[in-house]
Amino acid sequence: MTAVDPQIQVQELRRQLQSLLDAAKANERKLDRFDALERRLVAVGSMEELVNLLLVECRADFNLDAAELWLLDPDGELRRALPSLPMTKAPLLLEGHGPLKDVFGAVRTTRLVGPGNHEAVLAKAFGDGTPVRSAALLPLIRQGLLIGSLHFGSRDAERYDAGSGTKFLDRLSAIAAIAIESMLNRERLRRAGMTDGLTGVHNRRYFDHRSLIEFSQAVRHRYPLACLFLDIDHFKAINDRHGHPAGDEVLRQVGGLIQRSLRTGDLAARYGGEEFVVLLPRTDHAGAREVAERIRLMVQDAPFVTPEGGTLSATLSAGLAMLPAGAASFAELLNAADRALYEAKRAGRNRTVSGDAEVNTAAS
Ligand SMILES: Nc1nc2c(ncn2[C@@H]2O[C@H](COP(=O)(O)OP(=O)(O)OP(=O)(O)O)[C@@H](O)[C@H]2O)c(=O)[nH]1
Repeated sequence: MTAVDPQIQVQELRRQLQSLLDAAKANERKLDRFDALERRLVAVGSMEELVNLLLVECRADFNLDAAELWLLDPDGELRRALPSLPMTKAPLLLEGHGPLKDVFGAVRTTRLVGPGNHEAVLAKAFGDGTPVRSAALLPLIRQGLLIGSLHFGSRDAERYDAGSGTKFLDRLSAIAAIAIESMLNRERLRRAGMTDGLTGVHNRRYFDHRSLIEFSQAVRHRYPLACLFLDIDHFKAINDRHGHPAGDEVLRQVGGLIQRSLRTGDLAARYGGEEFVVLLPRTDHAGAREVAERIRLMVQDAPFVTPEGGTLSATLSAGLAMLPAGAASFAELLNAADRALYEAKRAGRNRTVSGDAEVNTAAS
């Protein structure tokens, strides 16, 4: 047996110590990064900020080649909400659990996949032909339910190997799930606060807020702003004859018809009981009258379905006004549209009357 040179032994020990120190430092840096990310996750103020943090910043900070966020959206709630949010990279919205089952199977814990270790899942998590060679797939679970998943991928086949610990990632997925859920709740509240519960169009509160912005923009940029007041005719009689639930149904369907007749940028709101208000920025008198008539005729021709399955018909009257040149306040426009509506009612209903009283599109 040959004796090992003590100097070589010391060198070897030094090398081992240095590599332990390096590993400890790398772990500390990793911990700091995760720590900073967690702090930011719990402090985000909006859905777009949260998505950006998980998909764009994480990707850069953790030197990833791909990052994906999947969110379950069976009712289409997110599908309706997200397009209005400015996002660099959007999450993938899932109608059902199928894709999550493909990725996680029956397991509800972090999955590390790579060569020789369920590699086929990579194509499911990142799409066919992905350059990702190894990945961490994090299930997002709230109250025992899978609400989505977060996928971090690397071209480096050894970045996420099956033997690595997943403690940091487990913690991150738990915090990300809480942040996502609370952001969805906040978004729901925000939308509920500006939407009329019965008709789904904006409520009066939101209209009062938005109309002032539209008014000042139209004045500043000198473009036309049209206002329509739309009021269902003899609505009291509809309630009396068919019942309040049938009246509600007519309101709901009229709200839907109005909403579908408008362009992006137009604003519709339920102003009061059976009265709707519409603001049409950058629309001249002829254009606004066309919109009012289109809505009026759609309502006139619609068979309104009652909760009992019967049908009834309804009409509405429209008052139209254009923002007067040099108007000092938005109230001037509202009042003019309101007066025009009054005229439309007085003249026999089911018609559009323009505030300048020159245009009177009486129904035939
Ligand atoms: N079903 C239902 N009815 C409502 C709602 N809000 C207000 N109403 C009813 O709408 C009716 C409005 O009646 P009026 O203001 O007399 O107007 P009208 O019968 O439509 O007559 P004109 O506007 O003059 O054509 C009232 O009977 C209210 O009770 C609602 O959310 N649902």
